[in-house]
Amino acid sequence: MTAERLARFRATLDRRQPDLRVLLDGVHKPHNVSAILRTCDAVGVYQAHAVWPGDRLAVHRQTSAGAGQWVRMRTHEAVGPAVSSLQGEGLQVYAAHLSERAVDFRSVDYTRPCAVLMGAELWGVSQAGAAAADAHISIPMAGLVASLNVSVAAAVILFEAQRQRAAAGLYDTPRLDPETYHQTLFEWLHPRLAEHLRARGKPYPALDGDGDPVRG
Ligand SMILES: C[S@@+](CC[C@H](N)C(=O)[O-])C[C@H]1O[C@@H](n2cnc3c(N)ncnc32)[C@H](O)[C@@H]1O
Repeated sequence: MTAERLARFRATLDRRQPDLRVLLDGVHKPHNVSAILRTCDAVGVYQAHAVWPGDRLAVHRQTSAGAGQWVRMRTHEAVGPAVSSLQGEGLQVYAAHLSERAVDFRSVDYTRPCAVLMGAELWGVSQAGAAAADAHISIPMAGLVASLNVSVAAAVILFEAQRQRAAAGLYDTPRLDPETYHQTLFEWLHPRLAEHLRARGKPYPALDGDGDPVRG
């Protein structure tokens, strides 16, 4: 284990934002999902969500530069229950949706616990997603093309969230609870051992100062 690798993992986890999420409403192209996860990693999103019934969501390795590994992804069968579950955790859900009720994306407060709902490439945010969201936000468009690529729109919005959160000091102290922090650090440092222990229902041991598991 190199000290540098451990320090980088710790510095990353120190800035993860458990209450800034992304919810993908039927976004299905692997290169878009991957590009969004890469932005999530850069902004410090700890967990992303995707409405994706059935199979595992495909992530495009080259576009994500491995970000799929560092951002937790939870899939949901339908958008309604996904939005309700986020709201149940106390998050505001902002749908990136060019509707009549949409407000400028810079006018909402991303320092509150919140999730940004992104719509599918062809048909946008679903009716159920739009109805369930707490607010609609839009990025002003002054050209001839009606909308941005979904991964570009996600990046624009998430970096506004990052700007507001940095100004509010939300990156200055670790925000993950200690158990989640330890579990994630353990999985990043020792992915195979973590998988082995999970499969046997065993807890992860403590880590020593070098990031090595403490033998019990
Ligand atoms: C290519 S757009 C979908 C366009 C689709 N034809 C529609 O009517 O919504 C894919 C997603 O990117 C996001 N998006 C793209 N441009 C946006 C903008 N200017 N403001 C807010 N969200 C945008 C939205 O979440 C949208 O559902």
